Amino acid sequence: MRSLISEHARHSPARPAPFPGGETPSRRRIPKENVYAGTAPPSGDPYRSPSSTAKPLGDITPTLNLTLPPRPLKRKLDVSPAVCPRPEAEAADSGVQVVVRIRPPRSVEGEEAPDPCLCRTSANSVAIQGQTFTFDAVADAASTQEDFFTLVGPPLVENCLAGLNSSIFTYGQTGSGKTYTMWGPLSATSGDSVACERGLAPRVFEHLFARIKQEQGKHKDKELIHSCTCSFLEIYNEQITDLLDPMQKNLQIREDVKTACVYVESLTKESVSTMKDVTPLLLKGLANRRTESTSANADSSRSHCVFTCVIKSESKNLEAGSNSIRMSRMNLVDLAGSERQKLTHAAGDRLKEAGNINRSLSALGNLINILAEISQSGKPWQHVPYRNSKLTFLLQESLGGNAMLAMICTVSPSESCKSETLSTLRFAQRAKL
Ligand SMILES: Nc1ncnc2c1ncn2[C@@H]1O[C@H](COP(=O)(O)OP(=O)(O)OP(=O)(O)O)[C@@H](O)[C@H]1O
Repeated sequence: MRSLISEHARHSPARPAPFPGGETPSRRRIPKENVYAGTAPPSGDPYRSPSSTAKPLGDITPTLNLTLPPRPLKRKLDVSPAVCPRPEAEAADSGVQVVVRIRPPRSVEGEEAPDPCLCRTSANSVAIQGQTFTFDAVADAASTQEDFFTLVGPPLVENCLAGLNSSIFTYGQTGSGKTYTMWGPLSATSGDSVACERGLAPRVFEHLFARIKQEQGKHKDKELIHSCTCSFLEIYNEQITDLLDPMQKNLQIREDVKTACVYVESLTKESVSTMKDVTPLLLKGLANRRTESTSANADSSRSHCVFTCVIKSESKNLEAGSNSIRMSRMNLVDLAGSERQKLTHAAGDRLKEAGNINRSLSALGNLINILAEISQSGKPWQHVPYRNSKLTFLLQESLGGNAMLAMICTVSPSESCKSETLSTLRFAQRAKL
C-alpha cells in the first residue's frame, strides 16, 4: 500500500518505493509488469508460467517509450453523495481505502429484531460501546449491492486501466457478508434470480469491459488493444487449489528471479473479453470453492479465494512509430471468515481449518501492522514477513509498494457478535493507518 510505505514514495510514483531492508529491494519497485514498453520482454510476467508459449510482449515493442501511470489517487472513492460521501481530506491521497459494511440483522421468524450493538453515525463512522471508528466510508444495512459497487468498483477499474496493481479484499467475521458482498448469490450471477443481488465481481467486470470499449472509441488513433486474462484460486489449509481446474491441488508459489514477481505455477488462465466469458469462470470457481455448514453460517467459505485478472493494454504512437504496453493486475480477494473457536464449537477438520484461517488472517494483520509502522516511523524494517502465510506471500505486490487496495470490512450488528465486530473494526483501523 503506497500510503503505508512512505510520504516520499507517495509523492514520487515514478521512483521505486524505498524498500524497508530485509528482502530484495527490487520486490518493492513499481512492478515492471505494470507499465513498460521497449525491446525487453517482461520475462517476469507473473501471470505467464515459465513454460508459457505466449509470444513475448517485447516482440511488438520496437522502441523504448516508458509510460508511467498517472496518479489516480484523487479519483478514489469518488461516489455520488446519495451513496456514501467520503471526507475529502481523509481519502484523497491514500493507497488504501477502508470501507465498512454493516449487514442486516438476522431475523428470527416471529421475533422482533433485537437492538443492534453498533450503528452508523455518519457517512464514514460507526459507534459501538461508546467508541467511534472512522473510515473512508461506512455502508449500513440498507445499502444495496449497487450502492456498494458504486463505492469501490469504478475506482478499482480506473486504477487498473491506469496501470496500477489494484485489489479489493473482504475481511470480517464468519457470516458477516463477505461472500455476499464480493460475489453475491450464485443464482444472481447466473441470471436465475434478480440481477440486483449480484456482487462486486460481476459488476466490476461489466464496468471494466464498458470502460475498455469507451477508451478504444476515444483513442481510435492509438489503435488501443486490451487483453484480459483471468485465474481463480483458493488457499485452503495453506494449500493452493486451482478453482478453474480443481484437480490441480497443492500448487506452488514461485518467484521470478529476474523481476522478483510472484506467480502460481501451472495455474489455469483464461482470456476474457465479455461477460459471457467471465460469468462461467465465476460460477465454476465458486462452485468449486470449499464451503461447510458451521454454527455461524450454513454456507461458510473455509478458504481464502483470489480471482485475478491481468489487464494488458497496447497502444501505438503512429507518429513516433512506437508501441507502448501497460499491464496491471486486479485481485478480488474474499478472505475466509475469522471466528472464535470457542464460540463456534469447532472440532475435528473444522477446528484445523479454523486454526489455519485464523493463523493466516493474523499473518495478514501483523503484516499490515508492520507496514503501518514503517509508514508512520519512516524507519526501515529488518524483515517484512510476507512469507509467513501463502496469502501474504502471494499478494505481497498488492499489499506493499505502489499497489492500490480497498479493504472491505463486513460486520454484523448483532449483540452476540459484538466482540468479533470490535475486533474487525480494530483490524480495519490498523489497515487505515
Ligand atoms: N448485506 C447483506 N444483505 C443481505 N443478505 C446478506 C448480507 N450480507 C450477508 N447476507 C446473507 O447472510 C448470509 C451469510 O453471508 P456470507 O456467506 O456472505 O458471509 P461470509 O462473511 O462470507 O461468511 P463465511 O466467512 O463464513 O464464508 C448469506 O445468506 C448472505 O446472503
